[in-house]
Amino acid sequence: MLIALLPGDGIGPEVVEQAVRVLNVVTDKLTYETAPVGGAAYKAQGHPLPAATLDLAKRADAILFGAVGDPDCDKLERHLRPEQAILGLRKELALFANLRPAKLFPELADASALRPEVATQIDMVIVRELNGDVYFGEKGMRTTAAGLREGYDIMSYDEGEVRRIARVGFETAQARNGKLCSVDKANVLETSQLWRDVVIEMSADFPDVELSHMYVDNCAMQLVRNPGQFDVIVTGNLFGDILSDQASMCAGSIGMLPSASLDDKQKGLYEPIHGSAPDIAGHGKANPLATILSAAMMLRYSLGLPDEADRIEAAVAKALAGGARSPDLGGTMTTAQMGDAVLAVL
Ligand SMILES: NC(=O)C1=CN([C@@H]2O[C@H](COP(=O)(O)OP(=O)(O)OC[C@H]3O[C@@H](n4cnc5c(N)ncnc54)[C@H](O)[C@@H]3O)[C@@H](O)[C@H]2O)C=CC1
Ligand SMILES: CC(C)CC(=O)C(=O)O
Ligand SMILES: [Mg+2]
Repeated sequence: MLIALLPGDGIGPEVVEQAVRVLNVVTDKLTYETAPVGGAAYKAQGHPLPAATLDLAKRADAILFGAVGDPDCDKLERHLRPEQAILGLRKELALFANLRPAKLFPELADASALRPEVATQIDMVIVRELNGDVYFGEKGMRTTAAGLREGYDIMSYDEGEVRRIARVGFETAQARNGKLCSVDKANVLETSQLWRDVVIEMSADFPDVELSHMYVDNCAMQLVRNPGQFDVIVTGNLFGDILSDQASMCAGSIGMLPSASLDDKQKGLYEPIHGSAPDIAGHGKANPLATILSAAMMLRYSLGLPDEADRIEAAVAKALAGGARSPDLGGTMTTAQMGDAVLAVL
């Protein structure tokens, strides 16, 4: 099976390298092709998502992605910025369902931003819509009648887009504890009012799922106050982006949260939820566990290798139990040493 390796920028290549080491221990069924993406691709080839990179992503059975983002590129025109590459991949491959599991490994209760007795309750999946919302709506700069510069990004969802992500939310809840919380801002936004109406309509098809609704501002607060109340959250692109970064810190570190971005079949792009972390890039300080856990999700969701996925997740837990700690977890181990710790268990 062919894996497209898209390491990207900053810490992306550092963490992807460790994930590949781990994959190679648990299976010999994978072959890899690497392609540039993001700022690295812009610098080498003049575009953040070159045609050959997109072609590889389309041809591959699954994609393992690091991160994109490069301060050198911040002033480029929007379509040339590194972040356009990940948005482009998500759209071109119709990866509309982003699963972001947030689970505290019990050994990390001390690393959580929450009190240990609260932190240990965290075990949820955030199902984030990934093809719509403000990231993909009409956007631009214009001048107001008063001569002021005005930026705008249109937020919109049609009911088909809501329905297909809500279905993933309901089915994810069915496969877990049967509890789904839909997060929106229906008290203010038309988009959210439609979102809520459609989710309620769909709930008739899922009588075994206990559905609740929450405004996103309250959800941000509840994630810190009482995260144990959540099992599956389904939400839009922007809210899911923000809430998952917050959930990661409740679960110990942003360096711990993996993700799967899926289409309606088996195709998937797998990446840590974090970015390219330019502040620590090149210093061996990045925690590779989010990417290693993303590789495990890839084995499970796209490649039909669930036992190998289990082995990786168990090895991460055991490495943590054995004291493996990168700086974000309060330790001193380097990126490669964290990879070594997982390999040693395997
Ligand atoms: N999917 C992607 O490729 C994403 C790309 N980005 C891009 O990444 C660049 C940096 O963005 P930021 O807002 O700084 O977010 P970030 O997630 O890269 O970093 C935020 C903070 O978390 C730390 N951090 C992140 N990952 C870590 C890891 N594995 N181990 C230890 N510490 C870690 C960083 O050092 C930084 O202090 C920007 O260009 C942004 O657009 C941001 C999020 C997602
Ligand atoms: C870099 C952005 C396009 C998205 C982001 O922050 C994310 O997907 O987590
Ligand atoms: Mg994000």
